[in-house]
Amino acid sequence: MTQSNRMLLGVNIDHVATLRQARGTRYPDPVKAALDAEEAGADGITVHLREDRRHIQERDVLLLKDVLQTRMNFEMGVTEEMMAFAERIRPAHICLVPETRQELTTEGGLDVAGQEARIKAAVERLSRLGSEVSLFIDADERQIEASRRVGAPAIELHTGRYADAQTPSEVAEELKRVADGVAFGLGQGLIVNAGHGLHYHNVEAVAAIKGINELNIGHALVAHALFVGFKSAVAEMKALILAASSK
Ligand SMILES: CC(=O)[C@@H](O)[C@H](O)COP(=O)(O)O
Ligand SMILES: NCC(=O)COP(=O)(O)O
Repeated sequence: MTQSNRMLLGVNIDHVATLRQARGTRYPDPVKAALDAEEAGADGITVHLREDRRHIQERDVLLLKDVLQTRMNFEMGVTEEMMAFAERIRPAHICLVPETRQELTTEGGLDVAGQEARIKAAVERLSRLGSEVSLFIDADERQIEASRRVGAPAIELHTGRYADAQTPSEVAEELKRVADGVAFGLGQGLIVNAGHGLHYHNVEAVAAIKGINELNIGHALVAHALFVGFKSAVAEMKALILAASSK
């Protein structure tokens, strides 16, 4: 996710695998979704190999490693098992995320400030692979400063609170929190990405924030793909992002 002039779209294919795992079938295949996403203009493919393997499996990551034309953004919890797996696949990008076994989805950002030594060691170890390591954090100055201190070149701001906001004033407040976080992160010299819970109706305001390098989007794309197909779903999202970010 190297800094670029136009905002990038990272397509998260986790929930293609969610549908497959619901029945234990061979379909739908997230690897096919990744290739379709690339054809439709995805700038990268994001996968989150969860400890409980609820969606993406090792098999998916290993195949993707061989077939992706763009680049993999590998989301992982900070565990020895995942560190060893990342060392095996050496993804271009690694995003460290918090993980709770029972959670419905990733509920908040990684507490970097509360465990700096542990995250610093993980960032150093993973950076030795040649991977660009980012930290999935809340748009909070304390966490952003800690991310810089532990040596991560990039952060991904969790937009879930913005996506979940109900009233116009809550939406505006959460959007401002993200925009302030982007500005603060850039001021710290970090590459700033964002994502979680973004969909066709809320993405434009985030894409209009100057300085975001990449948006990672998954669930809404997979849902829309049921009706229009994966390539169209990705192309529509990409068009929205490009239009909003180039105003
Ligand atoms: C870290 C993140 O935001 C994504 O990986 C997202 O978590 C994927 O979906 P689930 O959280 O539902 O696994
Ligand atoms: N890191 C966020 C991500 O990859 C996609 O999250 P979502 O769009 O599935 O909520």
